[in-house]
Amino acid sequence: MPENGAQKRSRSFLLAVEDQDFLLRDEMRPFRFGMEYAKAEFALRDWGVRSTIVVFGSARTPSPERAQAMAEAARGPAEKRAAKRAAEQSRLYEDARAFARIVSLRGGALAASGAPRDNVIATGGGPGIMEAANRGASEAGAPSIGFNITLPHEQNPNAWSTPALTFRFHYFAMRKMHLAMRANALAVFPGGFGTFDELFELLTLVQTSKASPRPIVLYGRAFWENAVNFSLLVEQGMIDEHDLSLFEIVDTPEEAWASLLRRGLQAAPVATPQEMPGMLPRRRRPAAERMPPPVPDKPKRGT
Ligand SMILES: Nc1ncnc2c1ncn2[C@@H]1O[C@H](COP(=O)(O)O)[C@@H](O)[C@H]1O
Repeated sequence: MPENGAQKRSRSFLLAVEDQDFLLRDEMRPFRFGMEYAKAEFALRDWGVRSTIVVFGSARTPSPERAQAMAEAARGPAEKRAAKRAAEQSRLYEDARAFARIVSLRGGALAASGAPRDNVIATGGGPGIMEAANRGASEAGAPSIGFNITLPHEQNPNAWSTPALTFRFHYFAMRKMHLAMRANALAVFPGGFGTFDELFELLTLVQTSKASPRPIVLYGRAFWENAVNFSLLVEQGMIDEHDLSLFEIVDTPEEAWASLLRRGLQAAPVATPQEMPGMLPRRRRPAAERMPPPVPDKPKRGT
């Protein structure tokens, strides 16, 4: 039977995308960029994700299991010191996990079938604090998002984000846009360059009114008050006094949740278990299920 027009168009599109050299040409960058936007957008729509609460924080914060393993393996004084620090830092992992559980249970991620999901936990999909937050959401039976990034050193998304909502971006910029665009609120745990970059980008967007105001909590007073001298920025006229009210520093998961509500977060009513057909099994994904389908994310030429 001869092909109709639609079939011909579809076949020539398939030929184009099968041809890696064609897709990877520099001139095709805007289309690759756009496809990264669309891929995540469609999946989030299919899952009814209307809004998110984004958790940022260090990729290096160890889980309690990892800290325990380090303690057991520690021999010399240096290893013992590292194990002690890991045990202290793993408390932040546990706090991020507890916070994500609270958000998922009370925020609206467990919406009844067909209803939009609000305040769904979203992270960078990597290890450390990101893993803790995806894990907490999973333990609440809720979906959660991992906006992961492909990096030159091989790394996989963590095992706890919902597989269909785990994306591997090539473009940092597109990933950041997806992280920001549905965020009802932000919780920022202690971290390094990546965390600071994400926090200050969001603060800049809100400060300049390029993004609407939204509740932001910085988790861990001892860390944030030492890491950033916000008062100096005011004293030196680098920011206005009222810019300090763009965020609040908190010290417990419950305090973080209360701060978000006080600052205007709308939490959806809690569904009863019978109303939660969206509830997901609580389990760590086996390795074979962890990798999302490949996207054309490794252009050889340029970025
Ligand atoms: N390995 C990573 N996978 C995904 N996202 C990552 C990874 N490393 C950093 N990020 C992003 O940046 C912050 C954490 O950076 P730190 O320098 O460790 O603070 C995290 O929120 C991710 O979105």
